[in-house]
Amino acid sequence: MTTKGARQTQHLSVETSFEQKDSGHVKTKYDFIPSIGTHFFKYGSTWIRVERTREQQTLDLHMGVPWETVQLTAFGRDKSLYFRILEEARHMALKQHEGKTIMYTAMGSEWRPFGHPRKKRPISSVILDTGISERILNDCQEFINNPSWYTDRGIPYRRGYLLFGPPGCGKSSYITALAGELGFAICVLNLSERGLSDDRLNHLLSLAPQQSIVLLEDIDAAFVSREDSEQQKAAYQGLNRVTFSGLLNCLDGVASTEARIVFMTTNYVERLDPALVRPGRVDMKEYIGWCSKAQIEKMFVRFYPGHNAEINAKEFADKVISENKNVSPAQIQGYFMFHKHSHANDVIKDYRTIWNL
Ligand SMILES: Nc1ncnc2c1ncn2[C@@H]1O[C@H](COP(=O)(O)OP(=O)(O)OP(=O)(O)O)[C@@H](O)[C@H]1O
Repeated sequence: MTTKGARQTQHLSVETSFEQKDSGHVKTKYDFIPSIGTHFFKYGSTWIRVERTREQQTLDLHMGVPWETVQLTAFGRDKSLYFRILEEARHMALKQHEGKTIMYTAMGSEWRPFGHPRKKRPISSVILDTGISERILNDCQEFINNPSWYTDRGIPYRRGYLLFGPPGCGKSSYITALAGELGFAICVLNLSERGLSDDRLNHLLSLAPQQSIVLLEDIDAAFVSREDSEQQKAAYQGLNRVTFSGLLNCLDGVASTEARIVFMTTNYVERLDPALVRPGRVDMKEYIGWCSKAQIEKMFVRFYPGHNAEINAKEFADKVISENKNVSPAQIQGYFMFHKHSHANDVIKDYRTIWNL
């Protein structure tokens, strides 16, 4: 079996199979990823030769690493052996990501994992106003669990969501937590990125990894608006940028047999063109706004659980709301972090300083 032109990320899975030594399934002399050259290991009762070679002339332009070939050779006619090795490797690789959320970012025309997979954020830790979290989660689950409803009716199997509202109210945090809850990865795409053309966007959207949420953040910031000056427009001339019509087409074109979920976020919903948010492109819109009394209470109880938590939370929330000033969950969180070791009574007493932090 040869994995030709396999890049670092792809043959990781083959390499992980060597580590099975410890589990007793695969007996191999390797404790680590085999170095360049020829090696042997025993898989069940079969000896396998591994040849790992590195191309001298070609580099993966995105990662800057040389392309490599890993060739496994064994005596006999049993080809299923190789499939078993790959399948085991796949399982092990997936296991490594259990309980974690993988973030992808666009590199060239491909999606690449960005940083290490993150520990899933519990969805209950993002406190939205009553019912919003459940509504979005139920809608996503309904969508994921009913592909035939779409195919039977000839409707593209995709769903678009728009979360809008002021900064620091939990849009990004909620989407990350939701991905964790659904067992999906997140593909983050910045539409304002220079060099992102309509073609590249189209390519990326249609090739997003299976079981992932595509996240287009600050969707309003991506386009030079009609009111912008000629000078500003000129500054962008000649640069590859996503056009508005290009984005509309890409969103329409994102059809796949896999559930395709696109989330968009904005602080300025009023700046969005109605064409972008029409049903089919955006199927569900939710306002994620300033803290309500119920949200403040829940956040308080989360941070200061224990005796009298609910009574204290109510008192605190009443005071904050009575000020009649907007407050975001990020501000409340910042205030609670400042009072990490304070007694609940002091947290309640000092509440006015929330707006000074
Ligand atoms: N509803 C919430 N519940 C719990 N924590 C929250 C909530 N909203 C915000 N936070 C906290 O505030 C910080 C910022 O939140 P987040 O980035 O999700 O806000 P956002 O609405 O996406 O902001 P922006 O519009 O600026 O991107 C995070 O650390 C998050 O934990």
